[in-house]
Amino acid sequence: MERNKYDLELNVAVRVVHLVCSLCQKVQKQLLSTNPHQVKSKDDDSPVTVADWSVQAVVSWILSETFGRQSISIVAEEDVHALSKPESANLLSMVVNTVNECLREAPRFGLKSPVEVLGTSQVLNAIDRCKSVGGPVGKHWVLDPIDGTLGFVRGNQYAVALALIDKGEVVIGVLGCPNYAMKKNWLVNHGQQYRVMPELSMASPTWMEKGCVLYTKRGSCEAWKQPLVFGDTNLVWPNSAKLIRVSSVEDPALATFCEPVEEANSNHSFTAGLANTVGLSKQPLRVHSMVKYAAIAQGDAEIFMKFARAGYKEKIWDHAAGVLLVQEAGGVVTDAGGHPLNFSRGIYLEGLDRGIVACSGVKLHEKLVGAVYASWDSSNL
Ligand SMILES: Nc1ncnc2c1ncn2[C@@H]1O[C@H](COP(=O)(O)O)[C@@H](OP(=O)(O)O)[C@H]1O
Ligand SMILES: [Mg+2]
Repeated sequence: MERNKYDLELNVAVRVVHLVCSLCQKVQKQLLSTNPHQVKSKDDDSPVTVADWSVQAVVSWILSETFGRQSISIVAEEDVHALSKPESANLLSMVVNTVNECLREAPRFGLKSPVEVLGTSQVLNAIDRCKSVGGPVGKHWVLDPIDGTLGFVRGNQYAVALALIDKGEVVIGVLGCPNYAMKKNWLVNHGQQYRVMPELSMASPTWMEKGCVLYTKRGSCEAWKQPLVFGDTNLVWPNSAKLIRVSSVEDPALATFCEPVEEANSNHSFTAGLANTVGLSKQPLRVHSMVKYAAIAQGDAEIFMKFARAGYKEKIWDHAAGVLLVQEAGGVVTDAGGHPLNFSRGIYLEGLDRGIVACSGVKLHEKLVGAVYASWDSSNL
């Protein structure tokens, strides 16, 4: 790959993820302290909040202004259906306010603000513009505005995930993790304590600092981490960027394995069986969202496994950014049959064999994929 290819796209993507992480932090704080009405249910009963739509609108607006509204293709999780209903008028006006408040801050992040405040229809258009279905041809931005919405509404872990797919391959991955503790002891702190963290971190003692953006470019063999910027500070590149790398732990007894919090999203008893077979002795670390990929990419955990129920189709926005980050930081990600994930076939990871296995190194990965072969037939999946 040419050395500077995708540099502009990566630079804008990192900046916009920083910008919307600050939006998310504000909304999460409000949500926890006051306003349960900001949470809606989608048709599949999963929650969606003012932040999901606002992040999508902001990212869509910035990318469209930077790369051209006519030519850009964005695949993203949210649509305007629920937001456009008459009973959602209050929510819609909150989204419009949140978007404008956030875009006013864009220059602090080196991005352009709109000349005039965006009206309701412009905000709805920005959200609605993200209806691309991806595929093997051309470039597609892939956005999960809030991955792990359940974690977000519970005051816990969530992520903003932005990736660029070019000719079916993920070429850029950016993950904003606003509640990721910057010190290695995040594993101890990952639970409900986040509910009180926003208040306590105002004083910002270093052991409590949290929030980062991870980013990488395909083929660079490098992944980077920047801290979130706080208060009225400007984002000044390279913003204390540090190289991150996967863990070198190869002994299963010392490895930490992550999986979804929700049993509905991944079969915990099947992964417990695999863990037992390969000799993982620590308790699984159950964390919401793509923060699991972030933990592996920066060496805080070694394994992520997800085995959804039969018939569930994984979506590209739930994996694209995280998979590239783990790979470029030195790790291995495949489906449970050991095949690479295919991001070229539309919004779903079509052809995915059973589940996803992400590891910090080849040896752990081989053991786990081998264990899936050995135990699949006796499982009920
Ligand atoms: N039945 C199911 N099985 C597997 N994954 C599911 C699921 N229902 C929803 N998901 C996906 O799992 C994501 C959360 O991941 P995790 O469980 O690892 O925290 C959700 O992302 P959103 O929160 O963006 O909707 C959603 O895309
Ligand atoms: Mg998601």
